Amino acid sequence: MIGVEVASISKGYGSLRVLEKVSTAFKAGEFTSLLGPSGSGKTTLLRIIGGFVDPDEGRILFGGEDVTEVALWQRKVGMVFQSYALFPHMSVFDNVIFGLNRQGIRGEAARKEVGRVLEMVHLTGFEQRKPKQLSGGQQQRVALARAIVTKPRVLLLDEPLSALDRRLRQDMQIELRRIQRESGLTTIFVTHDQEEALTLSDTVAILDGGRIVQEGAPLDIYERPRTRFAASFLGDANFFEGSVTGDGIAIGSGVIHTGDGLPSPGSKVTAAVRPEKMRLLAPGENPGSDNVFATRIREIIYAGAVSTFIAEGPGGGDIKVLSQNREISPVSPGQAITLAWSPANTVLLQA
Ligand SMILES: Nc1ncnc2c1ncn2[C@@H]1O[C@H](COP(=O)(O)OP(=O)(O)OP(=O)(O)O)[C@@H](O)[C@H]1O
Repeated sequence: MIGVEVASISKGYGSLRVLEKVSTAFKAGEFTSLLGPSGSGKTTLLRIIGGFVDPDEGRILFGGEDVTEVALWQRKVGMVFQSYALFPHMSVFDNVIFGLNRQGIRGEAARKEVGRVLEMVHLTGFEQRKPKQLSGGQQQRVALARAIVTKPRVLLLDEPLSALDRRLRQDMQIELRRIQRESGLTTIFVTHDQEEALTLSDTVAILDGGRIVQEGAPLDIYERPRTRFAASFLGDANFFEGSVTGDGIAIGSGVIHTGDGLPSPGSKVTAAVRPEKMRLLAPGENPGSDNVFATRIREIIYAGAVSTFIAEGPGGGDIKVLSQNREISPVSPGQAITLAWSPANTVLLQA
């Protein structure tokens, strides 16, 4: 079932094109992230869905109903911003009950609903505190409670965790996901943090230059990026450019293979390999049917649990290999090594 549909939405400011005929569907009850670099149009798309900004063209549908002309306050959206925008002079309880009262829900019914959502966000007992008597994470949970208490048709989150420090942010990611599952709300989350998008989402939509360039389940888009942009924006990637020869890709020093279907011989292609899919072959080790690439170590970046080996790439650039430090590797900078990786992890990109 579709919760929110975006149909051919375009938006510009003067000569600046911000969104170009964006069409997509957000499944009901799912958590979808809009992920993209700064200026890619994420917030603008979110604001258009919420009714805060009018599109130049295109339609917005909630559960099949066209809401493009429906005013902001009648669209029944819940919104949480990066800055919590709580009413500072009002208690937690009053902040949360505010939206219900505005909808004409008062008395015991309203108090019960506030109690229910405060329990959901684990803030029972904090009803009489003022926002400034709460931590950043607690304030953001009040903002969430305020957004969900009115049972909105869609929950819109604009980088709600970005003001929190790293540890609190990770805790809040888990909380946010739990609250979203419990509430069952169709949720659209704007972020430029790829790890956050992968961790939280049922679906990730990658935006670049006002277009959705790829969308899918986190595992699908991480493992099978379609373009160079998607491969390098979501995670890290090594690229091999070459031409198709027989059943492989000639990359100068050899031929590598991919699990994907190849175009006709002679075609120029680019393949991507994630750093953690590569390994350093031990001296004398047989790579079997894996791809191999002989090179030299440039640098080793030790980060405790993992190390990144930076090696010379085919075109003079870098190749990154991410390795778990099960044992401390004996290799050192300057050393000749051979990299190996599976053809199945060699993803052919679109031109
Ligand atoms: N009201 C406005 N008037 C003029 N330009 C705007 C307006 N709102 C947004 N823009 C421009 O539109 C482009 C897209 O902005 P938007 O906020 O949607 O990007 P974003 O992907 O959310 O980026 P960020 O991660 O930096 O918030 C930017 O270049 C921005 O400067």
